[in-house]
Parts: sequence; C-alpha cells; structure tokens
Amino acid sequence: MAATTHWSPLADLLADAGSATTLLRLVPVVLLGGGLLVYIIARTALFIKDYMRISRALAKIPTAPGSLPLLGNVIPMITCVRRNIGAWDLMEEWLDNTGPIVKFSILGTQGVVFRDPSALKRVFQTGYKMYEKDLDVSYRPFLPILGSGLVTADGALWQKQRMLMGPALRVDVLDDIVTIAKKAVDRLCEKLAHHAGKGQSVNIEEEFRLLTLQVIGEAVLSMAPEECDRVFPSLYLPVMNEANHRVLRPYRMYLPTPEWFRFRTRMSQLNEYLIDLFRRRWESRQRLGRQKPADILDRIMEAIEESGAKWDAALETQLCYEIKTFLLAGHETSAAMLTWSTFELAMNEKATNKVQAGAPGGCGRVVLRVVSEAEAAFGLRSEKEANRRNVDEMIFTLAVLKEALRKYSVVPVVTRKLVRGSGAADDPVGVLGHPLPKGIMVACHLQGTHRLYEAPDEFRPERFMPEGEYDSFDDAIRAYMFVPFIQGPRNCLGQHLALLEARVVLSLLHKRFKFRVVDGDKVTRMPTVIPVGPTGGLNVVLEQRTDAQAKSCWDPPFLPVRAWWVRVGTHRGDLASRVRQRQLAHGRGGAMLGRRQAGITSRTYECDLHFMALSHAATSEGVAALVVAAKPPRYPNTVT
Ligand code: HEM
Repeated sequence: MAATTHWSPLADLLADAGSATTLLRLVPVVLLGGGLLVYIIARTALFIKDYMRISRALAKIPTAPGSLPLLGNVIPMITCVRRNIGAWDLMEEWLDNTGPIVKFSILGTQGVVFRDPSALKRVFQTGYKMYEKDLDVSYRPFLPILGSGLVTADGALWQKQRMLMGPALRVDVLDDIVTIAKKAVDRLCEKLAHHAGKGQSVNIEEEFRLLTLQVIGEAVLSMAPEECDRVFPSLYLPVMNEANHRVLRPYRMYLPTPEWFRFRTRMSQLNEYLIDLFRRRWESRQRLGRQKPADILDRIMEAIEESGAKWDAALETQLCYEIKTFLLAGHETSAAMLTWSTFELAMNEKATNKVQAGAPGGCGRVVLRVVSEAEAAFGLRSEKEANRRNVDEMIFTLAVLKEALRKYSVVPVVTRKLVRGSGAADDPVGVLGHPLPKGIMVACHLQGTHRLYEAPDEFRPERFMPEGEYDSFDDAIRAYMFVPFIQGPRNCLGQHLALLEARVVLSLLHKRFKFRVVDGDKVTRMPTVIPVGPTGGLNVVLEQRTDAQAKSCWDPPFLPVRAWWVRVGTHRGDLASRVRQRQLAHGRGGAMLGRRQAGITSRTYECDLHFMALSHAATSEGVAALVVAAKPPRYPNTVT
C-alpha cells in the first residue's frame, strides 16, 4: 500500500531553516505574529487596568451573589431561565436581598443595578448627557436592524434625528390613530366573531401583534392591512425572531449557519422594499408638490424638505433605520401591553362572576368600566366616529393599561453606559450616594421601581385614577415611579400613540366580547424576550357580549359631577390649584369653574371632577363639607 505524504509549509520552512532566503521569508511571519502578540498584550493590559480602576471605584457597592472570576454573573443570568425567571427577575432578587444598589459583571463588563426613582432621575434626566445607549451588550443583536435609528443613536446624530422625527409622531397624526385603530379592531372583531361562542381557543397575543403591526404600518407608511399581512410576517417578523434569539445566544451573530444567511437575505429584501417605497413617495411628492400629509412618512419627508437636506443614499439608509425602529418599537411593546390588560380583565371578570353569581349583568367591575367608556366614546353600537378628545376621556381604560404596564413591566430593564467625565468618579453625583466610574453599564430596573407600590402583585387600576396611589407620591420623584416609557429627553417617542391606540382597541374589544383565559392560573411571564409577554402567548375563549349586558355596565361613580366643597381653617397651599394640577396631570383639563371666598375661615370651590377623585380629595384634604350635583350626562345613550 502506498504511503500518503502530507505537504506542510511549516515543515518545509523548518527543513530549509538554514538558508538565507528562508530566513527572509520568515521575517513577515515573525513580524505579523509579534505584532499580534504585542497588540493582544497591550489590549489585555489596558483591559486589566480599566477593570481594576472600575473595581476600585465600585468597591463600596455590594456584589451580586454567584459571581465568578472572568465570567462574572453570566452563569446565574443564563441558568435562571430554568427556574422560569428572566435575568431581570434575578436582578430583582439581588435588589431585594443585597441592597438598593448592586454591582455585577458580565464577561468583564462591570455594571450596577438599581430601582430607586431618585437614581432613575439621575440617569434619565439630570445626568442624561453622561449616559449613552449600551450598544455593546443589550442592543447589539438588534443593531443590524436598527442601525443608527433613534433608539440606538447617540450624541449629535440622535439629537438631529429626534428633532426631525419628534413632531411627526406627536401632533396631528394622533388624531388619525383613533380612526386607524378603530378600523383595525373592527377587522379583528370580525375575525374573532367566527370563534365566539364555539369554545375554540384563540392566541390573542398573536392577534394583537398582527393588529399593532397593521396600525403602525398604516400610520407610518399608509400600508393596507393586506399588504402588512403579506410583507411583515415573511420579512420583518422572522428577522425580529432571530434578533431575539441572539440576545441569549450571541454566538448566532457570528456563526454562518443557514439561519444566519436567511437573516441577511430577509434584511436586504426588507431594506429594498422600504427604500423602493421611499423613492416612489419622494418622487411623487416632488411631482405633485405639497399635499396634506397622509402618514408619518409624509410628515418626516416634509421635515426633510424644510431642513434643506439633499436626498441621497445616506439619507435613504438613515430613513430606513428610522422606519424599522418605529415598526419594532411600535408593535411588540403595544401588543404585550394589550395582552396583559386583556389577561387581567378576563381574570377580573371571572373573579367577579364567582362572587356575583346570578347578579344581573354579571360583569366584572373593572371590565364594566372599560365597556362603559367604550360606549361613551363610540356609542352603544360602536356607530359613532370617535375623535381624540373622546378617547382622552377614557380615563379608566387608560388606568387599566397603565396598571398592566406597571404590574407586568413589559420593558423590565433599560441599560446605559456611563461615557463622560474623567478621573475616578466620572459621575461624581452618581446614584444613591455612590459616585460612578466611566465605562460601567448601569441597569435601571424599571420592573423593580414598579414594585415599590402597595401590594404590587395586585391589579388595581385605581392607582392611576385621580387622587390614586400614583398621585400620592412626592412631586420630586412621582414621574420616576411609573417608567414603562422611561422619562426625560430619551423617553419613548411613541407613548401617546401607543396609549391612544390601546384605549381604542381594548375598550372596543371588551365591549364586543367576553374573554376567558385557558388555564389562566398557569400563565407566566416569558423569561427570555423583551418586551415580556406571556410564555407561549395567551389562549382565550370568547363569547359575544350583548348590548344589554354592556348597557347594564354603566358605572355611576364615574359620572362627571360638579362639586362644591368647603375647607375650614388654615390649610397648606391652595387646594383649588392642587386639584386643578392633578386633573391636568391626568389629561382631564377640567378647568375650575369658579371660586368664591365664603367667610374668613372657609373657602368654597366649584370644579369639574369625577366623583371618585372628589371623594378621595375630600377624605385626604380634610374637607368639612362636600356638595355634589350630577352634571348633565355627557353620554345620554349610555345611562339607563
Ligand atoms: C406600550 C408600548 C411601548 C412601550 C412600553 C415603550 C417603551 C419604550 C422604552 C422603555 C423606551 C426607552 C428605551 C431606551 O432608552 O433604551 C422607548 C423608546 C422609544 N420608543 Fe417606545 N414604547 C412603546 C411604544 C412605542 C411606539 C408605538 C413607538 C412608535 C411608533 C415607539 C417609539 C420609540 C422610539 C422612537 C424610542 C426611542 C426614543 C429616543 O431614544 O429618542 N414606542 N420606548
């Protein structure tokens, strides 16, 4: 049998080592190898020096349990999924057991986590310029999709883009959202009607995801629902799925697996689709001149024209990132909020039905208020075209959504990197009395903040009604006690859109159907994906809610009333302006109708308030006499 010989360049070189030409051939190899070695040593030395600097600066902060050399806390953060909890839940355990601020490390990246509202205020507001987005860890898997879009941009680019994009999402587009959301929920109801009363279960989370994509697709790009259903599930959703997988399995970003290639192909198809749409829109704008803006894209293009920017490939790419950012930021979060709200309403209906077995109507109290607000805004048979003002008045439905965002914290943690300053304490004010060093990751534990409420596991929308628990927090920190959209200059640009859309969808859906969750007691929060929805979706069985039931759901305590109250003796501050401030804070705008001096020691106020808010105010403010008169009902068709 012939022996097989292997050719080896290294063996050849060694065999010829004596000759001068071979030595010359070795020079670049040695130089390259040596250079690489010096580079690695220098990088390692710098890394160790930086690591030691940060460790020294954080010495006084307690360490999270389970930390290992080099790996840090990465193993407990990955394995906690086996306990069916997410890394964010593990962090909450650290905060519960170790202290209000805890340091941790992930493969050499050191960080601190906290939940105190004053600390959030530091990062989000007073010191926000020192903190940038943490692109190295949290956002890395999403960078191929979001690029330098608003969520992932920083510095001057972010500022420029925020100025450009901000108005497009804030002003009159919100009026259109009510109509767009109403059409979308009508379509969903038509679909759900086929399942109603048949005992078939529907994954309502999936339906909400499609619905919110349709709403954002139409609001941003005027896409027809059929077009949304054609494009997004085949191109956009699989790309998002893969990015989500990469969060816990970052190696998927680098291994050229079939999924990696599919990700790339879909990304470029999606980009092509969007850029083609932009070009056609831009050309038609140039041809037809200024028209009434049809959607958010039109508004952005208007801002681009006004800024005098030239339409070129760089602008197209940036716009593509921005639109994908809106699509991503604007649908999954909203779908998760709607899913949890529906879950809570269904569980509430079930609980109340048990208590009130045989009671007329048999609706749960929470559901009943939501239904009554839908009737008020859209008419008894949803025949009315509601406008934004009508939806703004749905304060209880808004409270339900806020409470779902509080209880389930769909975005449980937001991370930043401290980037500015010099010296040992780069943010000398720092958080909770600890100056912080440059280069660390800070994890603002929004979920932890949301659990600083009384009985945090209970679903109590009243917390967010006028004079509720939220109002009772100190003025200095109140805004940082409810942070699903964070606060400050980098707050969520789509929050008004999201809450407006969700009020329409949630109220109309519950006006038409009763929901029962399949295995409701077994529903848990997904431990691996943000935004956090229920593991495996939310399966519900539904039946039609009849008009008669809905009618009987009208809830008198929420009738608007006109009131006069008297406070005797001296009191802290001006009660009238406090009540007014609180109303404004809740978007009620209820102006004082009059104010009159009544004697020396008492004052009489007349104002527009809801009964609930009044009774709270009366008890908490030491009111001596309260006279309440019913206002003419705003929604006569809903009062039985
Ligand atoms: C319930 C729904 C939503 C929740 C809970 C939510 C939450 C958040 C949070 C927590 C951030 C801050 C992220 C960070 O700083 O790392 C954010 C930013 C952002 N959100 Fe939302 N969001 C929602 C809906 C929307 C919608 C509907 C849109 C757009 C149509 C949107 C657009 C954005 C944008 C553009 C930013 C980046 C703002 C900036 O950095 O300047 N969001 N959102």
